[in-house]
Amino acid sequence: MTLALGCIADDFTGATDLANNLVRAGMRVVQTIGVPDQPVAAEVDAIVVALKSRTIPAAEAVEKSIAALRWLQAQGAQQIYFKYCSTFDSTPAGNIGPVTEALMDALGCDFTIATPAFPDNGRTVFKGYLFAGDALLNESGMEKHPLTPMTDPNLVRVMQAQTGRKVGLVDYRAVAQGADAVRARFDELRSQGVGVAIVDALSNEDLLRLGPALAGMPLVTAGSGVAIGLPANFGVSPSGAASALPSVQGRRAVLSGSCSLATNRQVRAFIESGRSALAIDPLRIANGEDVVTEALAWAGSMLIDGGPVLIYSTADSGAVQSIQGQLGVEKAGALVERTLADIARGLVALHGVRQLVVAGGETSGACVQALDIGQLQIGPQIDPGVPWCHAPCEAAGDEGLLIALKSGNFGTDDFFTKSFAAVP
Ligand SMILES: Nc1ncnc2c1ncn2[C@@H]1O[C@H](COP(=O)(O)OP(=O)(O)OP(=O)(O)O)[C@@H](O)[C@H]1O
Ligand SMILES: O=C(O)[C@@H](O)C(=O)CO
Repeated sequence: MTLALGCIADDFTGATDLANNLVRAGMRVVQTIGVPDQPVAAEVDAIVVALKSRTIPAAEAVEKSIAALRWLQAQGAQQIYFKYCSTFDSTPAGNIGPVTEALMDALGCDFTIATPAFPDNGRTVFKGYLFAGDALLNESGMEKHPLTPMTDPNLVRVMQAQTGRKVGLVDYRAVAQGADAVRARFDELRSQGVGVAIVDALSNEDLLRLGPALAGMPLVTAGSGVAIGLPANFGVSPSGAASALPSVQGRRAVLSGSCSLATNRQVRAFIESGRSALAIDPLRIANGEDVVTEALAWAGSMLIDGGPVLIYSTADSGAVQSIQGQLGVEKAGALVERTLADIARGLVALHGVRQLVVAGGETSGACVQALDIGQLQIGPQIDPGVPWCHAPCEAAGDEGLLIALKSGNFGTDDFFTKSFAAVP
């Protein structure tokens, strides 16, 4: 197998987001859950190793990322892509800086880029400043993120606080002039001792112009946007065939543990459409009540018509803060994740669910692990950043499972119904 791209993603939904952009640009892609202990059997152009390393201690994130790198190198990867969030989720302790630096050291590489730009989802970088939609990052709500509050929109400063390498900027003027101008700017920055260049990008056209300048660079670090410009470097062009998935028939369900604004709107829209939905109360879980058995009994009766049904812990920020105040942030998160993960397993193993949407990065991680899914084949996009995937899954029997992992802030308001209309 000739593996063009070996990718390391710092969370599970972010990994499918990256894989989705590569598939749309024509690559055949497999996403693995963690570092596999054997080679991927399928003939693919890219492998995305999904880690849960965004908010763990930096030393652990480095260790896991290096393990992923070594495995990808053993598969023959020609270029390494470190994928992080399009809102650059990190703290001065990491993990974007420390992981980037460790990968550079391990690859013997003295220069790389960093850009979270993802214009399809409103993330743009201008003069090194990151915007989410019309707002600067630090005015977008991300400044209140419980784990990685982003209070500075200037990515040169943010990255410089996380790395010993000198950080510089390739600004929009160089990007607008095309790959030769970008390469010239890379050379200029290198001669000034810069090791990491933040790159501006305002549109997909910018990312497509940037792509050729990255050919041969051992390490690229970015959100998922930069991926649209890389497949052409390997002679790959867009084709519907890359996103073909096996068809799987069965019942349909949505599990939502994300409390983002977008997911709150999506839950409301699903309920308002008159479909069946069940709310999970974290305090009842904490009181030791058997919420999993109750939810599965409810789903058993509601799924008679095939679904989709929705089971959710999604709540607005006031309600979440109140729960967290009573249980503690970590305990509340862990209890809810475990409960939704056990429900995911029951829905598939007991109730014949074969088309499953999961909302939230941490929630997706817990559900995928409970379903003992080791790898995902990436299919067609539902909304930017969210594709349908096919997973071999023992609990689902021979045909496996169709699953979509939705990042908290992605998707239109009707995502939970429109996903099933878009099943491949
Ligand atoms: N009602 C609730 N009260 C307190 N915590 C909750 C509640 N519902 C969910 N949680 C927890 O909140 C966290 C949500 O994180 P998750 O990563 O799943 O969603 P997200 O942050 O919106 O998604 P993403 O990381 O993709 O942006 C999980 O740990 C989940 O268990
Ligand atoms: O880049 C993004 O915004 C997403 O893929 C993600 O990583 C959300 O957690």
